[in-house]
Amino acid sequence: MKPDLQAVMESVRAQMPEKRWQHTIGVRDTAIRLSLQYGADPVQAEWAAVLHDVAKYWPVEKQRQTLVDAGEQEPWLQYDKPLWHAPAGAIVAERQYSVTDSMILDAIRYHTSGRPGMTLLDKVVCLADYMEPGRAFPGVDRIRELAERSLEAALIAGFEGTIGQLIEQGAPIFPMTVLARNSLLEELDAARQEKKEEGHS
Ligand SMILES: Nc1ncnc2c1ncn2[C@@H]1O[C@H](COP(=O)(O)OP(=O)(O)O)[C@@H](O)[C@H]1O
Repeated sequence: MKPDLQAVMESVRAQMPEKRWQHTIGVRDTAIRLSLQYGADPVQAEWAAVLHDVAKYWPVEKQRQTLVDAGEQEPWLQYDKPLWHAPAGAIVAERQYSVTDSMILDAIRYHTSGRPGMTLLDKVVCLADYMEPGRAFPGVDRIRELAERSLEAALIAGFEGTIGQLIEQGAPIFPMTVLARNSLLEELDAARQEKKEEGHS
């Protein structure tokens, strides 16, 4: 049966404090706006945004068990706990909320870490999570400014902020975020090169 968004929203809201639900609404609105700006599907963006933090306030042991039971291949569990809710959210979106669209499931799965070769939908959801109106960390205004003209440049700034913070804390870095940044740098470079060649032709 096709899942009903209103029912899913009520269920997700019941699993988190009101403040995190307001963050979720901010991510949804921002993801829809970025989708319209950059040509992603706003319906997919809305679904991914509504579900992206569904597992965030689950007990850590439930998050861990969800990943173990699903036979996760990626080594999330070797890294810090704040990363686990993202793949756990994708698993519950599929199993409990009957989301079958792999684009939506991947956007949920990689919304915190990013990944190399991010899809347009991955980028929109991940960036919306960084810059929704409720976010107030140092550097967020620069990310919002960059997002006016480049999803990739804005995400690079977001990942660099996260990586810098982890380095300052002496915390391990889940390497997928580093690979995500490298991959976005390559994309920007290729786009610049293409523009240059167009200019010459
Ligand atoms: N590559 C990474 N390696 C380790 N921890 C990371 C990495 N990327 C993000 N994190 C952790 O995840 C946290 C992100 O949490 P937060 O933004 O609150 O979650 P959400 O993305 O669900 O809103 C960061 O503060 C950091 O502690």
